[in-house]
Order: sequence, then C-alpha cells, then structure tokens
Amino acid sequence: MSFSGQLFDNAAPEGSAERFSEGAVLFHGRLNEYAEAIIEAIRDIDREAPFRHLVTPGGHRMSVSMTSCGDLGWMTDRKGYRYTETDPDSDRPWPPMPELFSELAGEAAEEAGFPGYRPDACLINRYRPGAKLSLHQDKDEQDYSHPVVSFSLGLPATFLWGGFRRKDKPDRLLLEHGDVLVWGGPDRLRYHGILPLPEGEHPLMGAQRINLTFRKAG
Ligand SMILES: O=C(O)CCC(=O)C(=O)O
Ligand SMILES: [Fe+2]
Repeated sequence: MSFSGQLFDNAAPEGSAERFSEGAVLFHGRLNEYAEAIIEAIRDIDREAPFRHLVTPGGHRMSVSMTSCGDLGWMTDRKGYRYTETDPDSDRPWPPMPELFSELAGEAAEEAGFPGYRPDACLINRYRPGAKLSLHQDKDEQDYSHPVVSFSLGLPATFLWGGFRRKDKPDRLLLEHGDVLVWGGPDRLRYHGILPLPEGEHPLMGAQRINLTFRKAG
C-alpha cells in the first residue's frame, strides 16, 4: 500500500473492511442499518448530559462539542484531561452506555483482532462545519492493550492517521456515515485528528458529523 496521502479511494463498497495498518481496520458502512437507533440513543443522552464545548488545559475552547455515556466520561478543563464517573455539569453519573453501542463496538473490535473488548467509556463528539480536532494521542486510559473503536455518523470527515510523533506527516482517510474504525495493538498510540468539517447537509443528521469513540479507560 502506498502511503502518500489518501489511503483509500472513496468508493469502497459498503460492508467491506480494510486493514490499513497492522492494528487498524476500517469497516465501511458497518452501522448503516443501526444509524437511526444510534441517533435516537444519542438524543436521549444529550437530554441527560448535554453536548458542551470543553476547555483544554491551555485555555482553548474546543470547536467540537462533547458528551459521554458509560461508567466513565472523558473531559477536560483548566486542570487537565481526565475521566470522571459523573458529569461535572450536573454531578450525576454519565448516562449508561446503550447495549447496542457496546455490542457493535465489541463485534468490530473482535473482527479486527481484539476479542473480549468491553468498553467502559464512550465519548460522543459533535462536529458542525468548521469544527476540527487537532493531532493528538488517546492516552488518558490506564491500559493501552485495549483498542479504540470509533463510529462515524452524518457528514463525511477527513481523518488524519499520523505516526508516533506529532511531527510525523499524517495520511488521510475519509470517514463516512456508518463507518467503524478500530485501532489498537501496535497502532494504539498513533497520533490522529480530524480536519475542519466541510459544509454539507446529511439526509439523517443535517449539517453535522457525530463521532462515538469507545475506550476501555479504567
Ligand atoms: O472524530 C473522530 O473521528 C476522532 C475523535 C477522536 O480522536 C477522539 O475523540 O479522541
Ligand atoms: Fe482521539
């Protein structure tokens, strides 16, 4: 496989899976038949724990808005990045992770070579046009032997697949509605990010992209 920019052409058939690195698999359109149920569940979570724009330790307000479900929720404020058992906005536990979410995440992880995956945290990221996520590593979890599983819904986005140093030039992957991406093992600490979301209108979701990122955090 050549690593000179775009990793795949955009016309990958629904249901196909591509292992583009030793520990990373992209499942195209894997969520399509569940999309409406997932969106409904996100609506319920948003009612209990509304999306909010968090502030980084450096004082930067994130363009992505976030909420969480599961035993642990990821958050950031001036004090740092961390997982909490409760939503700091309400002091109540994060909404429970719907079984549908953990089942779909577990199945994809297993097919990617990570059997027995039981995520305890699901971070939900909402991108409006222009929102982005800078290159970063997911490393607030205790044990990196568990993969990260990510669901994409709504508008397509360009995912940056970097190396193990921030300065390594990332490749690009298009993440579309219904896609599931799994990365773990030797790829678990790759730098990654999302380019600013282009304008658009998705038939189910309107002008937004929602990403669910599952992790075994505790
Ligand atoms: O939106 C995405 O696809 C990536 C999200 C991500 O990297 C994260 O939440 O840590
Ligand atoms: Fe991440």
